[in-house]
Amino acid sequence: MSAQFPDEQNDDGEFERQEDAFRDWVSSDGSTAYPAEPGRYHLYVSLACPWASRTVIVRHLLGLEEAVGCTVVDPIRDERGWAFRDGPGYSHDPIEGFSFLSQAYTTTDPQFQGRVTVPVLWDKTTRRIVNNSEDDICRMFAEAFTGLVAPGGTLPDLFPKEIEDDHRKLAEFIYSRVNNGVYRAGFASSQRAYENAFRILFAALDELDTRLATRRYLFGSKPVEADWRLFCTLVRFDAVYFGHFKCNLRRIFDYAHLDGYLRDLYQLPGIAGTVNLDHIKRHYYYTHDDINPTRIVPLGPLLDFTRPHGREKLSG
Ligand SMILES: N[C@@H](CCC(=O)N[C@@H](CS)C(=O)NCC(=O)O)C(=O)O
Repeated sequence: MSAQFPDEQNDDGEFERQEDAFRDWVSSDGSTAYPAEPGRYHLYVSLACPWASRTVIVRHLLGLEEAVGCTVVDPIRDERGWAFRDGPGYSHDPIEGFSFLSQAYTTTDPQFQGRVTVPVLWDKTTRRIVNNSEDDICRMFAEAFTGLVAPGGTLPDLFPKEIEDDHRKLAEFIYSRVNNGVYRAGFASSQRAYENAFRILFAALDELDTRLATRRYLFGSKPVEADWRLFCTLVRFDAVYFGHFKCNLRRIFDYAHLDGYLRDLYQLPGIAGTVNLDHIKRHYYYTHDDINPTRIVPLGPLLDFTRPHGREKLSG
């Protein structure tokens, strides 16, 4: 039996995600080769992808839509990898005219051998990938790019200094057990690896549900980066991870607090526009043909993220 990404499986059938290949840094103080300049950098993303979606959300929250362009790939990925085509919610590449995202990787490094992933932060000036780690890109947007925003409203503080350590720990917990946890269940190639990932995932969701019983967001009254990290998995959960990745102990809909929390975040200004359930469902069910060989995309479930969430009363 073959695994979805055979090079990223260990002998116990566990999915071990590859490291991000490009980790250069954009700065606003001249300390790196990539200065923050409006219009210079471009994001290549898939709206199906939870990692890429986080960069799209952070770009929106920090008001960077004018300063940093963005192109969405076709959600259907075949053996040639992510492709630029015109379709509903995705388009050809207006920057370099690439047909495939792999061209951005080989233009940057002709020897690149790894798996081509989104998101990519592309530098139009040097014509290379600066960074393909969503954590780094979100951090750079918050640290180096904020000077590029037109003066006006106040920007959210997504990485508050006063909770730095606890925030980092919780973000790591969410990454390993929830964001990557669903992949560890879905891409497991042994029963034992699947069951182990499944248990860790649902124990983490139970813990987060309890945490959110008394606080509106993970750290109180305002969402921070970790909330958006969690959101990107929760919003895909009932439509994809529950069935396709066999994460089916409970739906998010069944949780007393995570359910309203998900809707609360979804209903914040501009967020619904970053969520494309058509791209999400078609990508996972069609692209992972080791898991879903018929490539049939389910029609359900019915999801309504616009229902009242009732969490305003939890102020902190
Ligand atoms: N950079 C992310 C991973 C990004 C990633 O894996 N993106 C997926 C989409 S969700 C991708 O591009 N996969 C390429 C493929 O499916 O071949 C991380 O380190 O966790």
